[in-house]
Amino acid sequence: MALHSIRKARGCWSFIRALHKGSAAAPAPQKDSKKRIFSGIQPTGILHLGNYLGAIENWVRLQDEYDSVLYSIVDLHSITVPQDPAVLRQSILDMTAVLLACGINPEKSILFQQSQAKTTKQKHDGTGGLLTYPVLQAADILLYKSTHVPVGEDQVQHMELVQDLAEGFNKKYGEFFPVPKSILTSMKKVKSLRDPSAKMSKSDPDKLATVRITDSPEEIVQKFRKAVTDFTSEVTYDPAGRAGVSNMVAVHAAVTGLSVEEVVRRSAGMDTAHYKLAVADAVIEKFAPIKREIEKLKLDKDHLEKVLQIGSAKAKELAYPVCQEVKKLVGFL
Ligand SMILES: Nc1ncnc2c1ncn2[C@@H]1O[C@H](COP(=O)(O)OC(=O)[C@@H](N)Cc2c[nH]c3ccccc23)[C@@H](O)[C@H]1O
Repeated sequence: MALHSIRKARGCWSFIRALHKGSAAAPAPQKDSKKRIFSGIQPTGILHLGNYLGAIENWVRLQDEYDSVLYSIVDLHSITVPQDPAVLRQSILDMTAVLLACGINPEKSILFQQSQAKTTKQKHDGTGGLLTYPVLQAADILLYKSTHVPVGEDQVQHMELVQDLAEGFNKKYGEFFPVPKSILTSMKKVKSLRDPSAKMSKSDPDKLATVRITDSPEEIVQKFRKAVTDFTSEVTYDPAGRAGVSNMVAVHAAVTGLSVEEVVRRSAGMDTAHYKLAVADAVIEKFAPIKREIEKLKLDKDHLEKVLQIGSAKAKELAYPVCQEVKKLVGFL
């Protein structure tokens, strides 16, 4: 493996990053108190580069921009396929550790386990809905009268259903639910490293397609080295014509905090074989502190359980009055 070119690239990209970030502290953002952010992630499988760049990094940023923010580990959604109970239980705690290590801060957002924040009564009211994945997702979002939902592109169809359901309810019972909007980023669809026409996915049978947050540096280098590109050796950004290389450029820009143009400009003269190593190195560097934090957090199971308990209690408290108001509007109360 070209360790030495990795080191060289690491020095170069660290320098670029330092230049880009500057040293002055950013002013504290003004929070928007009328809006409510909600999003969710399944606990099964290991968080990958697509989840991280398409959603989680955005979740972390939004904690500072909004007053009311909820993030749910959607265990109810994960049982649409068979799950071993002991493995599922562990996956929920592992995902908690991963989200905290990525920067989700329980002081700024409510991090909770979906199944623990649904009240017993609600389960009876929603029997039909709970059986249908997109309807359950709509219930998640509307239960908190959420206004904005940060997600990747694959969730947009589900969001359209949520919007239809909110509008339908409002038409029948009067303006009640805000019609929630998706928040997408430029990384809304991180592509598979083996098939740049497909999204990177937890369940891809080709292990080289998906870069997981817990992969070793050697695994990350191997995956980028084997990434499907094309026969042109130059590094350019042309998502329609050169999907593979462009996906790497976009990932590179996202993990270094540079613009796509700047990444391309700085890669002039590098062929794609070497460029793959530079991107791998930037990803390794981005994930390294998160990986260390995950390992630390996983040792403290009590802390992880407590975070979820506190979060679930807070989420329940927000859901209860909405649920009561819906019942009144519908005529149950
Ligand atoms: N290759 C990719 N590129 C960019 N973004 C991606 C990529 N792969 C995944 N994502 C995003 O990661 C988040 C979590 O994915 P899940 O599959 O667990 O996400 C899911 O399975 C949801 N149905 C969970 C859910 C349940 N209830 C909700 C309410 C609001 C929002 C989300 C939910 C998502 O934002 C997803 O879009």
